[in-house]
Amino acid sequence: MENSRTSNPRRRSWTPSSMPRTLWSSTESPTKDFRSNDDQKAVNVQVVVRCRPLSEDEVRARASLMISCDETKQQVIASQNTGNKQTDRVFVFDKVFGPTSQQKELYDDVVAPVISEVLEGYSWTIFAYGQTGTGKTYTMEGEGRKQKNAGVIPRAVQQIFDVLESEKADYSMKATFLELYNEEITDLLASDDQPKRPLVLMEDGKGAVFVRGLEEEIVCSVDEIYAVLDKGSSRKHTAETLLNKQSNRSHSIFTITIQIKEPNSSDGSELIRCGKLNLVDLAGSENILRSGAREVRAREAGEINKSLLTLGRVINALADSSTHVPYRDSKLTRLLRDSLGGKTKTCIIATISPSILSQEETLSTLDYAFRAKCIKNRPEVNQKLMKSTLIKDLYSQIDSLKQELHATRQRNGSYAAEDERHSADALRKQLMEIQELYIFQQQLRVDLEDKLERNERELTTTRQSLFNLEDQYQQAIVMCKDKETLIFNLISSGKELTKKALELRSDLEGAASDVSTLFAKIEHKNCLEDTNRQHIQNFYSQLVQQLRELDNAVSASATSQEQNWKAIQDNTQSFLASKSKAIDELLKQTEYLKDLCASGVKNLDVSAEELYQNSQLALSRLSSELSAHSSCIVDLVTKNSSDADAINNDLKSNMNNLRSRIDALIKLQEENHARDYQASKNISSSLVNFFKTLRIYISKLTLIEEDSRTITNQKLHAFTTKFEEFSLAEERLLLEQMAQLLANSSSRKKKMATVDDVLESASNRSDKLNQEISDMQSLTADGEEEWNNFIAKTETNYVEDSAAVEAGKCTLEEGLQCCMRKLAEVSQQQRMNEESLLVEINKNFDSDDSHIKNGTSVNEKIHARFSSIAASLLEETDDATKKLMLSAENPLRLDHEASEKANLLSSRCLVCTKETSTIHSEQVAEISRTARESLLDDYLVDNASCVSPRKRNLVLPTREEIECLIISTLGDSLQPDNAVAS
Ligand SMILES: Nc1ncnc2c1ncn2[C@@H]1O[C@H](COP(=O)(O)OP(=O)(O)OP(=O)(O)O)[C@@H](O)[C@H]1O
Repeated sequence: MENSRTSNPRRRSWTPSSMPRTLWSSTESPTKDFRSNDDQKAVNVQVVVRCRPLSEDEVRARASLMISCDETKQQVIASQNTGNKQTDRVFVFDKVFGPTSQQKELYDDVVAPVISEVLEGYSWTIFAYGQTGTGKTYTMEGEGRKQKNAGVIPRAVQQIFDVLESEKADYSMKATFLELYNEEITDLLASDDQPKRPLVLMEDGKGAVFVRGLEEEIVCSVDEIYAVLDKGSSRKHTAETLLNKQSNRSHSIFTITIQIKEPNSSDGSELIRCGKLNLVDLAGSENILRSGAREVRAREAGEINKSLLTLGRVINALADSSTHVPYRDSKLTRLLRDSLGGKTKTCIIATISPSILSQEETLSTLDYAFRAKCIKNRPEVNQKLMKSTLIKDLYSQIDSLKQELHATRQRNGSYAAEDERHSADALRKQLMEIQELYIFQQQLRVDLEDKLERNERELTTTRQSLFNLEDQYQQAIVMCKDKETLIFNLISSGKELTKKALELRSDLEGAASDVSTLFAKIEHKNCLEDTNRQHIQNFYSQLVQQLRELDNAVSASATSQEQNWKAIQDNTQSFLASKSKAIDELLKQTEYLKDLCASGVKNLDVSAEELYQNSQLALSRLSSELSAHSSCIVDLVTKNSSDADAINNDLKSNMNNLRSRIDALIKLQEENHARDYQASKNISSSLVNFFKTLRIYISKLTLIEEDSRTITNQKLHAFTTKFEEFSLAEERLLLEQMAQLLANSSSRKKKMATVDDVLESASNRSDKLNQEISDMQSLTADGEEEWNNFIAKTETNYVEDSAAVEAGKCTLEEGLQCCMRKLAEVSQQQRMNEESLLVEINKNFDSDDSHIKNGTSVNEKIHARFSSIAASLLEETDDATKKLMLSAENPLRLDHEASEKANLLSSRCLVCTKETSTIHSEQVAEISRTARESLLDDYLVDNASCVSPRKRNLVLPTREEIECLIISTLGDSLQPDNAVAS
């Protein structure tokens, strides 16, 4: 078979432009409508059940049976175990095929009659429905073509060709094969050189669904159709699951369209009869857990279950005669729309497993199949076409194709590359199709709006007339009820009368029989007295008279009764006639209204569907826009959050930096403080030492002073005593030694030198003391200098620390300002983003305002949060800086105070020392001076008082001599060092 589209003249793409719509339309054809009244009758969907034998796996698992099939009663009995109870559910179908049934049986019983109807011009759909692995494909396709296991499709194809050939019919046949996989329609017969793309499902505005671009393969023989089947089947999506080794993962529809030329009609026109057969092999519903489907398989199973669920809902809605049938919820139900409640006849083959393992699925299948029995289709014989019309259609199509080709060639130049031309052709075609579709949609919309308006108007008037009719109907009902009571009363009185008359008659009859018995007795005896005879005759005549009267009364009452009856009958008949007339009228009006309503509802349905489609489109557009907006918002929010994160991170890192700097600063401060503390401690200890030394010196000096005073006192006392003794002795010796004194003046001069030595040693001691004091002064000066150095160092440290703190503060402030700047930038950016987003969103979708407001409020909240964090950070940093400053200032202040105190102390010490030393030296000098002077004065006084009486004989010693004497007498006792040593 040739694959190329151009090289195969028999193949044709089924697009709206090329589709012979007249083939399916009931209004467009110029030919007469061949529908008979019978055709318009509703027929139920035919439902047959086929139960397969237990599979090898089920046998291996020793699964028990839960299904038994009664083929004669067409029943399927499903046994259910609920708790310990076994309940049987019985389902009755059009046909039932048990596990032992053969392919041929099913075909002959179910499909063969269908094929006959297809060849008569009907459209039929046969579809297999059931759980996965229950034999749908086995039933539809079978195993092998010409063997006993061949399924419905090959047998049907064979039968069609057999019939056509046996009838020597003039026919043409086309086949399409499509697959619905994951809600996408693909052409299983598409040429290999064409890209595999999903096809679009469309409606032609009259409710008919068609697949745009689905290729029709023209077939002329059984082998060709088998080749087409093989090609399509090999492309179907199948996979192995736990429940089926070759499980269909898609729904497939194989369609055969047959056009048969009818024998020439009386007017000589050639008519074409058209039959159509859709053979549907549905993918099986499956329990994902049981089939073990994973990933792709699970998604497939999900899609399969979804579309089958919609099919189930459509079946339910149709079975319940619901006004809304959810055909549009899946492509499968849209494709099968005409077969479920439409004009196509339908046969459902429900396949089940007998095993208890599939109990739930089997019961569900049986329930659906049972409900599907209630679906009613209104099949119509497809319109017959005039051959001339068909040929005209084809010619016009060829012409338009030629024109297209010519136009394309002219536009592209005949030398354009073949590929380019092809793609340009395809593009142009698509464009034209889209344009056509657009115009068609526009037209449809306008039409629909018109229709809707008209329908609304009609509906209002219909409603009004319906109300009137309802009123009339109510009145008629009331009248009917009145008349019914009247009739009932009449009938009951008539019945009463008849009853009484009958009783009377029976009494009379009894009496007559008595009389006749009497007569018989009289005659029989024949010997009764003559007197009595007369009497009896009288009695008899009386009786006869009475009887006659009674008869008359009865006949009168019967006549009156008859008259009554007649009157009643007349009344009833006239009433019934009027009533039936009124009812007829009502029925007619109701029928008319019903039709009106049905057409109105249909139109409304169509409009609603269109509106639904439009709204779906709008909804999808809106939802896509919404999703775009929401993704945009999500992006923004993500961006914002990432910005916020970045800022957070920045802040955190800045904080960390600040913290580490503060830590370093604190460490530095601590070190400085430790250092200062150590220095202060050192200085304090040296000061303490210094003061200790001072105190020792002072105590030493005090001791020296006391000692020297005591010694001086003792010596003075000793001197006084000695001097008195000496004076007395000298008074005695003075005279004797006067001469010797004079003679020894030179030696006394020497003794005067010793006094000088004493003075010299005293001055030496005082020098030493001065030296000590100067040492102490220098020590104090050193201490002062050291203290000043310490203060200077501390001040430098303080300045350095302040500078470091200042630098830290500056860095902190810089970091914070940087953060603030970043924050401001981010918020600015954010605000810009928000504004741009706001503009965009306002432009596109007003309802997103709330989202944006939310976003803005969130951003503002974030911004406010950031600002508060920044403010608190600033505050914290300020606090920390202040604390640092305070903690830095405190030790310095303390140090300063300590140094001031130390200074004060040292200065006081110095003053004290100076004072002490001055006092000491002055005291010493004073003591020595006083001692010397008093000694001298005493001496001089004594000398004067002693000497005066003998002044002429004595040579008085000079002042210098006396001083020398004193010093020599006092000796070394005036030496401070000696005093200390002692
Ligand atoms: N009536 C039957 N008699 C004998 N074997 C059968 C019968 N029905 C089904 N089988 C066997 O059961 C197995 C599964 O059948 P089939 O592939 O037709 O199931 P299915 O319903 O099409 O499954 P899926 O929905 O997964 O495609 C096949 O091996 C087939 O040969």
